[in-house]
Amino acid sequence: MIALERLNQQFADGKHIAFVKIGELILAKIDTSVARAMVAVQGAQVVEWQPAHEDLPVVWRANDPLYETGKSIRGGVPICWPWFGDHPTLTLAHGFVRTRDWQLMHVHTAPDHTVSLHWRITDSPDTLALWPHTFELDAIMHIGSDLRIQLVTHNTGPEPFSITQGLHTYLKVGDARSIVIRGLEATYYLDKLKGYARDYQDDMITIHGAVDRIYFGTNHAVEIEDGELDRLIQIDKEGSYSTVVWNPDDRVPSGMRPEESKDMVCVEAVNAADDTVSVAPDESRILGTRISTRRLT
Ligand SMILES: O=P(O)(O)OC[C@H]1O[C@H](O)[C@H](O)[C@@H](O)[C@@H]1O
Repeated sequence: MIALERLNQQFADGKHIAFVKIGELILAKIDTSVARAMVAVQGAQVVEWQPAHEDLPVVWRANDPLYETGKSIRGGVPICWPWFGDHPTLTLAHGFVRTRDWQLMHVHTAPDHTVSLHWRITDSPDTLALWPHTFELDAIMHIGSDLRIQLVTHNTGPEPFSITQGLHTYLKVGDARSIVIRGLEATYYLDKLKGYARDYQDDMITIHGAVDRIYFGTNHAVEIEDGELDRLIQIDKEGSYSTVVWNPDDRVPSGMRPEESKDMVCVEAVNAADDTVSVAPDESRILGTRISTRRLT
């Protein structure tokens, strides 16, 4: 309880920002005239985001997720770092920062009511045992009528290091099988479901079963056209030359029921596979995403 009281004393404003405990985890609860959101201290993970101009959430999360210490919450925007996907030897997918507590450095409310949260995690004996580099990793998120997240990697050590990483954005759609994903056509991808076979995407993406792909040469915006909810979700990216599209269909991972894959899709700003990022000593590198929506009609 001490951590919860301390966060409330330091950052809650009695109106729009409060800290609550759900299950084993502490979350920041943001409720302003422009958006509602929940962000877990563990992983600095946005778990919910709904701008005021939308009737339904834009960020998807499982209906009844587990809020457990050391386990990533199913949904939201898990931060995958310093590797994206499986590790060659450790059974620790998507790195180690999504299951560790981050420190909240600063909270700011702008005149337009956008709330900015600045989170930080640094190396510890525990992380050095998994990945032998010192670092400072900042997540800066702006929660308003759009959602912007920047992940800033700073190399505090004497040697360069390489990372892969991802802002693993789960998005809510009316029906995954009726959406159209634009912006990734005419690119090559690796198909994880076919042993990472390389293939070419000639047209817009539609979903007819499980999809798990990494698209390369894609640093531009991607759009999800969702006729059922009459909305378009735009995903802008910064510092990301690869994009993951994932819908597990009935091959759902832990924390998700098969029927729950029907109204979600992940379109993720990542640096994955060959799209690695080298960070020289004292250098900083940014991975960013911006999620915004508008009506289709
Ligand atoms: O179950 P998780 O470790 O959270 O990973 C969930 C999913 O993340 C990404 O989208 C990967 O491309 C998928 O292969 C993976 O299944």
